[in-house]
Order: sequence, then structure tokens, then C-alpha cells
Amino acid sequence: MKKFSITVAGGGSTFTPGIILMLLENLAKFPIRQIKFYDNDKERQQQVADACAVIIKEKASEINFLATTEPEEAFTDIDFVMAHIRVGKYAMREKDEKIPLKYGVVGQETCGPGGIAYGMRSIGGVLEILDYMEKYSPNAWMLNYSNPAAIVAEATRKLRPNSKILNICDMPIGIENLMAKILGLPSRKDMTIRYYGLNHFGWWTDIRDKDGNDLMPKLKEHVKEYGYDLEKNEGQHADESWQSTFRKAKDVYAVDPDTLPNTYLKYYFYPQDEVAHTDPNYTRANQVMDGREKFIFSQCNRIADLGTTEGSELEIDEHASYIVDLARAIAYDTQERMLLIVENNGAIPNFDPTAMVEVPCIVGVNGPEPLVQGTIPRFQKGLMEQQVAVEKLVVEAWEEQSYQKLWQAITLSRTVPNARVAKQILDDLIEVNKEYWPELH
Ligand SMILES: NC(=O)c1ccc[n+]([C@@H]2O[C@H](COP(=O)([O-])OP(=O)(O)OC[C@H]3O[C@@H](n4cnc5c(N)ncnc54)[C@H](O)[C@@H]3O)[C@@H](O)[C@H]2O)c1
Ligand SMILES: O=P(O)(O)OC[C@H]1O[C@H](O[C@H]2[C@H](O)[C@@H](O)[C@@H](O)O[C@@H]2CO)[C@H](O)[C@@H](O)[C@@H]1O
Ligand SMILES: [Mn+2]
Repeated sequence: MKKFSITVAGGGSTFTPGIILMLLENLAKFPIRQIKFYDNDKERQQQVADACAVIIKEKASEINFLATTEPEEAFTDIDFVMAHIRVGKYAMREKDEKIPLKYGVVGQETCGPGGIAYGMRSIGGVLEILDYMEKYSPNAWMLNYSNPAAIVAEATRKLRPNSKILNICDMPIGIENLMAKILGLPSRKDMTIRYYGLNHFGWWTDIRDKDGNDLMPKLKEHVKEYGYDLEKNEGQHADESWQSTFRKAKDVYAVDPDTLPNTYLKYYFYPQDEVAHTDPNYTRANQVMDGREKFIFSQCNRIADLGTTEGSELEIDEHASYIVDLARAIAYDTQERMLLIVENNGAIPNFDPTAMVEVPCIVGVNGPEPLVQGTIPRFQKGLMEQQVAVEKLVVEAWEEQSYQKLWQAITLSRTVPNARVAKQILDDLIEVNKEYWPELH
């Protein structure tokens, strides 16, 4: 059985250890001969790599492991790139979130002006590693979940139309895990779902068990009262900010009880509520820096110092097992049914065929085949037309270095009240992103 060679792009990511643990847990169904880390921050990556070297030695010493900042070394002789870079890291995420809040506008990682700013940084970073992959391993696939996935997906569609890159998101998976718990099912895989939207901007329309029984009524009954909140949320979803997000799904659901919403829609339906309950001096970025980032790096340093994983609190990133599902689908032509961000091309017949939509796909050796989700109602169509125009304007602004188009993109976002506020936010974002964005004219 072929053993695969994988490069993790963004080796210093807080998600890297959990993903490595998940990959080592799944070697029987996805054998690996080599793992390489690539990052442009050597010191950050080295801390994660020193710990992962111990983990790999303990659990699968036959795997060749290295960490590098050299592109040729990182991207030569590989089958897959698992990409999760954060251009500008959390320091810039904090600015993405706090600058809009200065003007009473939603400050969020991937939504609104913060997501637009993040997109303007991410496009160059993702294209760069994609070009490295194609230069040094032309037959490899990139499984990308660097955010903002919607803008990155549109950029790779437009600027690298022939590249072997799959853009993915784990929010629907996270919500489906909650749905399975609400239904008392062992796993989200016990459900067959129909879903459409843009990334972080979508709706479930049909959810059935393997006998074809409709599960939507029971889910709607729960969501109508409690959103996706459970008695007990686990892991990082135990954070109050996540629990509040899951509870808010109740108000988002109320706007269209025919569907079940992605939690991110709350930023577009109730932006003022989000601003009202966000501390402009301590946003999600601060919570993550004080929480996940501190935890992961302290655990990595402990493992590296002690030379053992014994007593470590690092956990397998179970939700990331969809990454193995995706890699296996490509490698073994499994025809797995998965939600991916793909060019519409008629999957939603009454929507822009060039839009990057999030729909169920059958995935095999040649990549994804989108499943037609049918025509969508006027309400969702109107929302998506506006949002996809924002995403497309951002990519055009990046490509053309256009101040005007970026101002239009921010003005067009449902989260921004008017063009004057949009310009104030844009000018502040330009100031702090000088080393990351193309110069705008
Ligand atoms: N698609 C999804 O649903 C999903 C889910 C979770 C996380 N993410 C994304 O995964 C990424 C990682 O998240 P995190 O919180 O671990 O971030 P992080 O800041 O901890 O790690 C990101 C790493 O990327 C590196 N990096 C930044 N720019 C780079 C470049 N140009 N080339 C190479 N490396 C570069 C950084 O140095 C850092 O080590 C983010 O983009 C995040 O939004 C996406
Ligand atoms: O605020 P963060 O950095 O904790 O999370 C932002 C990301 O949230 C989603 O990913 C979740 C995922 O949905 C959930 O199942 C769990 O695994 O944690 C992930 C990271 O929190 C979203 O899909 C990502 O795009 C966001 O970056
Ligand atoms: Mn996501």
C-alpha cells in the first residue's frame, strides 16, 4: 500500500499538534512515510516541530519528519499539502477585530471588514505556497483551510483556475457534530445532509438518517428554543463566546424556519447585537491568544523539554478527521460525500455560476463533483448575491491594487452602515496592513 508524503503549511499553527495526532491515529487507513512542516516564522514553528518530533518518534518512528522554512525542501517529494496559514498571525487578527469595533461595526475574524482585511493578507500567502507546491511537486493536491476560506477560494478560482486545491471549512462539521448530539446519534456521519451557501454563509435544507427518516423536524424543535447549544459543550466550544454563538442560532433560525442556519449568519442578521455584546478591548483574538495559543505552546514546550508525551494534555483534533477523509477520497477514489467550497457551475441553478459555493460534493481521484442543490429562495439568493459581490470585489481589489474596489467591498457588506464608515475603517486597515497588502491606488 502506497505511503504518502505530507507537508503541513503553517507548521506553527495551533491546530498542527491536533492534526498530527489525528493523522497518526489514522495510519491504518491513510499510511504516511513523511511529514514536513513549512512556515515563514522559524522560531514559532520550531516549538511545535520539537514537540511533534517527540510525538512522531513515540507513535510512528518510521515516519520521516522535518521542519523547514525553505520552500524547495518543504514542497519537494510530497503528495498533499495541508495548509492552515494565518498571514499576520493573531496580532493582525486582533486589529481586524478591533478596528471595525471602533466605528460600531462587527469586528470578526472572517466576517465583515475584518474578514476583508484578512482576505487581503491571505490571498498572497496562499498563492505563494500553492505556487511552491506546483513548482516542486506538480502532482500534489493542496487541502486548504487557511481563512478567510471564501475569499481565498474566490482568489484561487480566479487566479489559479487549474490548480489542484480544495478549500474546506470545519464549521458545518462542528455544527453537525452538535446536531448529532441533539438527535442522540453516535456521529454526524449517521446523517445525510443537503446544504448550500457561501463559506460561513449557508443553510441546511434536508437532513436524514440512513433509513431516510427526516431529522429536520426534531432539530428545528431544539434550535427554535436553544439554538445549537447543548447542556454541555466540549473542548474549545466550552468557551462562552462559542456557547453564545450556538445560542444565537435560535434568532438566526427564526428568520427562515424552513432551513437550519450556519452560525456565522448571526454577524449579518444581527450585527448590532454582536457589537453590543463584544468588548472592544478584549475580542476573540485576545481570548484565543490567552487560551488556545498559550495552551498549545506550553504543551509543546513541555513535551520538547521532557522528551515525552507522558502527562501531556494535547488532544487529537477529531473534527480534523475530515482532512483524512478528503485525502483518502483523492488518493483512493472513495467517492466520499463531503461539503466543499467549489465553483457553482449550476449546483445552485439560479445563482452566479462562477461563485464559490459551499455544497455537498462527491470526491474522488479527480477532485470534487458538486451535487445539485436546486434553485434557492429569493431571501437566500438576495443575501448571497450581495455577499458574493463583496468577496469578488476583494479579489479584484487585490489583483488590481484598487482602493476604489476595496472601498466598494466594505461598503457592500451587510455589516457596514454606510460608505463614510466604510472609508474610515478602510483607511485605518490600510495603515496597519502596509507590510501585508498590495499598495492600493
Ligand atoms: N477553514 C476552517 O474552517 C478553519 C478552521 C480552523 C482554523 N482555520 C484557519 O487555520 C489557520 C491557522 O489557524 P491558527 O489559529 O492555528 O493560526 P496560527 O497563527 O496559530 O498559525 C498560523 C501559522 O501560519 C504561519 N504563517 C503565516 N503566514 C505564512 C506564510 N505566508 N507562509 C507560511 N506560513 C505562514 C504563521 O507563522 C503561523 O505559524 C488560520 O487561517 C485559521 O483561520 C480555518
Ligand atoms: O475563534 P477561533 O479561532 O477559536 O475559531 C475560529 C474558527 O471557527 C470555526 O472553526 C472551528 C470549528 O468549526 C470547530 O468545529 C472547532 O473544531 O474549532 C474550530 C476552530 O475554532 C470556523 O470554521 C473557522 O473558519 C474559524 O477560523
Ligand atoms: Mn471555517
